[in-house]
Amino acid sequence: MMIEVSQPLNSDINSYIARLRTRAFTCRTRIVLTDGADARALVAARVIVEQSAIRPILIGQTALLLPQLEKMGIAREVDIYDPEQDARQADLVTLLGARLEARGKKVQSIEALMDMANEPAYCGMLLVQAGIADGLVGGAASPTATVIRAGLQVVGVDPLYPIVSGAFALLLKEPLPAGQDILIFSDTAVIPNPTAEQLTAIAINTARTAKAFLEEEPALALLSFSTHGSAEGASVIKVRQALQLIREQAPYLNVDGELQADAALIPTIAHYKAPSSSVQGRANILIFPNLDAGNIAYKLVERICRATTLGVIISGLAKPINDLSRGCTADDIVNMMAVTALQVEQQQENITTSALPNLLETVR
Ligand SMILES: CC(C)(COP(=O)(O)OP(=O)(O)OC[C@H]1O[C@@H](n2cnc3c(N)ncnc32)[C@H](O)[C@@H]1OP(=O)(O)O)[C@@H](O)C(=O)NCCC(=O)NCCS
Ligand SMILES: CC(=O)OP(=O)(O)O
Repeated sequence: MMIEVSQPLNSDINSYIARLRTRAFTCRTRIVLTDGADARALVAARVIVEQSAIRPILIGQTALLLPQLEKMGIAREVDIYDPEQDARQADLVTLLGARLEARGKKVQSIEALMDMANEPAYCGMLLVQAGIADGLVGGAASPTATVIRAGLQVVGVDPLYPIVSGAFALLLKEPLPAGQDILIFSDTAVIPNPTAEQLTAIAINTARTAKAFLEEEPALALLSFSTHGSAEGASVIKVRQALQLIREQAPYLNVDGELQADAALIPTIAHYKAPSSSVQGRANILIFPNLDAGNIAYKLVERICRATTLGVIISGLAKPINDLSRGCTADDIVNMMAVTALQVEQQQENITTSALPNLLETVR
């Protein structure tokens, strides 16, 4: 695959990414890249070992990967996990069997189980579940569904936030009129047609997870083709129900809906269309009514506005697991390894201190 050249960034976004990387690059974590043989993963691994304390683990065939790492001069700093060769694979197969059994899943035969454990997404999740890796970045060369399905089966859901969804942060070249230059879009990756209850979970979880990369207080807009009753329809009713549930379950959040995108993002239009809106055209987290809207919208903004993306940032799994678009650049992989390293550090801090997550402080 051709490696895309990263977009030139504006200075605010440049310094934002520099802050994110500076903080993350001191984390002594082990991050597995499931598509280890992908050319972009190799470039990203080189940046990571040259600039950070993060240790990449590449899944792939040793015979293919080792010569390339040697040529790049980074063979000692990068671990290769070759499921067909590694002595630890037998334990991972046993672990997979136990995880599937615990979920009430039957596997036809030991051969089928071994094949499954050899698949890069499953193998990566097993490395994290077994404690051989601290976090995972998948999806550079495989569809999101493959990554999420393996995550659900092996790592499982976060017991406190058990609905899995995926967000992208869009780093804009030009700020919007109210100053937002980072917008979080969700769900862009997981739930095709969320119910009102799932939309509620997507909004609350995204606001929580966004603390890792949003340097201001979340202001959520539940998007629709209607603004405060200007139109009607089943999806509009769903969005209104979600708004009510979010206000009940997370009264601390600044959230409004249903809003059209212009009323969510542009103060003058909000003033005209939704004068009572608590968000007032200053939304920085956009919650989409379904996956079609969320996935199409993020890709349009990324490609037409030449925005840099951070994602897919997954909420709802029990461990720091994230995904990529297959259209990602090597730089995108580096950034997602940084986000994952911060999540690992945060999770470890939470375990030792039981403190509330506030990754906002860690990227400042
Ligand atoms: C995420 C996805 C892969 C799950 O598919 P699946 O494995 O077929 O899921 P199933 O519906 O069979 O559910 C499997 C299990 O996962 C659970 N699950 C599925 N989606 C979940 C979610 N979003 N959050 C939490 N649990 C979920 C189910 O409850 C089920 O649990 P159980 O085994 O205890 O009953 C599927 O929803 C999907 O393909 N989404 C679209 C992804 C995509 O193509 N994105 C494109 C753009 S990035
Ligand atoms: C998140 C997403 O859309 O991934 P991909 O581009 O790989 O389908």
